[in-house]
Amino acid sequence: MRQEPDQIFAQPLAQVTDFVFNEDVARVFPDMIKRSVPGYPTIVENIGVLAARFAQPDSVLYDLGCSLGAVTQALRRHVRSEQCRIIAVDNSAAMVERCQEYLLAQNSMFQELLPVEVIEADILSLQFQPASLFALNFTLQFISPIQRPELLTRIHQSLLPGGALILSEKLCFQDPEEHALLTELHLDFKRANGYSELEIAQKRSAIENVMLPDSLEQHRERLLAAGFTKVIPWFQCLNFASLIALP
Ligand SMILES: C[S@@+](CC[C@H](N)C(=O)[O-])C[C@H]1O[C@@H](n2cnc3c(N)ncnc32)[C@H](O)[C@@H]1O
Ligand SMILES: O=C(O)C(=O)C[C@]1(C(=O)O)C=C[C@@H](O)C=C1
Repeated sequence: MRQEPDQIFAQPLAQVTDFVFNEDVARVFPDMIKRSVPGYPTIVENIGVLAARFAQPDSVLYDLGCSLGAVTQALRRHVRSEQCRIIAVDNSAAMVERCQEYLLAQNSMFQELLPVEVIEADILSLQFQPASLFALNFTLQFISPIQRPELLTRIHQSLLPGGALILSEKLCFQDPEEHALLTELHLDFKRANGYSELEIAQKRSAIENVMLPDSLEQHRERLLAAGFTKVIPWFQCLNFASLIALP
């Protein structure tokens, strides 16, 4: 697959419209997410490692909001349980099409990989099968806040005993000083990865209405209200974190 650098916000735009996961974004997504999310490669690889502990033989593993299937590929590298299969879901046609191409490329390089079904669907209206693992890797933040509790409740109801939800998100912080510092340090991370002030500012305008982060406390409370019994943060880099939620 040809990987292109993210230059989506590099030129001044007459009007910055809301961010969408369209063909232009799908084309540059590996570069965009690596340069925007501190710790992204570590999170993705270790979701595979964590999943290997929770995956159960003869069960489904869900990658919800799979984009190009980075998590799905990590699951296939690490999960060794017999008869598992992965269902990767995204509602962006451009992402799903490219995800399938990436997985075909992975198929051609390795043997005995877990089978994957890639579905173009809205995770808010998809019926879940009983599953030993759900991954929401930077997806929940794009779901409207009022719809988040019901989605998490449905995920909890579909989780097999001994399974887990792995939830990665950008965070906001209740303490204003902590929030300001980690936000500034995230901008420094973007600058260090070659994004200009214009790119940073235009991207911020594009995502501010469509990506609404919660605090760690909000995540914990909502997950417990959805029926999860334990919420265990396993990774944080600046204002990005990943949690394990146990049923
Ligand atoms: C930041 S990306 C996720 C990155 C990906 N999980 C990874 O690890 O590389 C968010 C993805 O969620 C998808 N998405 C957002 N809302 C969705 C919904 N309601 N149903 C399905 N997919 C959704 C978007 O199309 C996008 O591809
Ligand atoms: O917070 C930001 O500035 C981001 O760019 C974050 C983020 C994300 O967390 O998903 C937003 C959109 C892109 O998918 C890549 C990264």
